[in-house]
Amino acid sequence: MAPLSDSFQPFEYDTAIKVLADSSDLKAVPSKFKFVNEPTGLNSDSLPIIDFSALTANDPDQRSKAIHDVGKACQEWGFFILVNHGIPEFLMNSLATATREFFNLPETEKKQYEAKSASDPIKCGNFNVTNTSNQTFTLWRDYLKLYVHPEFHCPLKPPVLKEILLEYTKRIRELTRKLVEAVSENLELDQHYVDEVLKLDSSFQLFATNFYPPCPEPDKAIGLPPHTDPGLFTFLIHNGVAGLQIQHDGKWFNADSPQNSILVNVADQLQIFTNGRCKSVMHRAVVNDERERISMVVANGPSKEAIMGPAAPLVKKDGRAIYRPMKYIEYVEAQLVKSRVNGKPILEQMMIEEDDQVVN
Ligand SMILES: O=C(O)CCC(=O)C(=O)O
Ligand SMILES: [Fe+2]
Repeated sequence: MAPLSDSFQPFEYDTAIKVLADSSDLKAVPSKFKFVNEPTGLNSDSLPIIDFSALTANDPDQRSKAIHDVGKACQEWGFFILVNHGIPEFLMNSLATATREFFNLPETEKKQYEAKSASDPIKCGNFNVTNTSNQTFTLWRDYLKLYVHPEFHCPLKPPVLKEILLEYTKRIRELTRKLVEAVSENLELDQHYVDEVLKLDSSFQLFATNFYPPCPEPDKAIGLPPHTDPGLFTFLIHNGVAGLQIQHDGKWFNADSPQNSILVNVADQLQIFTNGRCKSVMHRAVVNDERERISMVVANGPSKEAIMGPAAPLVKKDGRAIYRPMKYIEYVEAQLVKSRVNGKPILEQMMIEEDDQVVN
């Protein structure tokens, strides 16, 4: 790891890591990427599985069981495997092919989207991180991040990407709405109240795709260090190569997905809104030495303008708010430049200690 210099920049478009991994038979991780970690995860057969079709079922018993299951998964794991979600498999496969085509474009084509600041609606490149001792390293991945709703931004190439993303992200917004309704119903929150606060019609949605080339020493580099996501729910699919791990009871678990399922995790604003009931799960992406991996991620937030604090009826029930409110877009952009690993996460910085309560 290199020491932190005054010119430290989280965003970078250097020799894209893909070129580096493609161009030679790389035997060791170059020093710039060095991050020593233990990438092994545990397997669990008790990861929650949610059957989406039961949530929309006409049978009230089936529906209320599904609502209860969603609530439980969000509170116990902050994570579940979504099946029978209704998104056609060919759409998910087309998205995987189109993102692969994007990463295969010539470097000059991709470099035009090099990120300059967190608020750029299209960002592409590599990401540098610092640890608490101010040493820096680069993540073992190339990424493309797009703001896709309420305004839609997308690179021009490959031309099919736009149409596929428009359709896929619209369907993900529909699923998000149903899941938010399920969580609200489970916590006995009034849907009108929830709609008014979250303004999901203009929900701020981010698409990210991550390309992780095979890595010669998977314990000396990391795709994405442990973090939580901004938003309400994050939806993740990948190209069939595992690598996502979630933290549960202090241990790392492999979050492998059955064919055609979607991995869903609770994100920070759902934890804040539910006054800590739902858990924004800590997760990371580890790399492997055999196969390239591509993940396609949609982070679904409330509206950019939503002031996100704990829901008033829950605060009343609990006697206090655990989090300070903050405008959603400000939270997202603070999170996007967050380039310190092992530092205090933003979510934690937003916590109100019990002694800090304002007494009226
Ligand atoms: O690629 C993965 O498995 C994790 C991606 C992720 O956590 C993210 O993009 O926020
Ligand atoms: Fe994430």
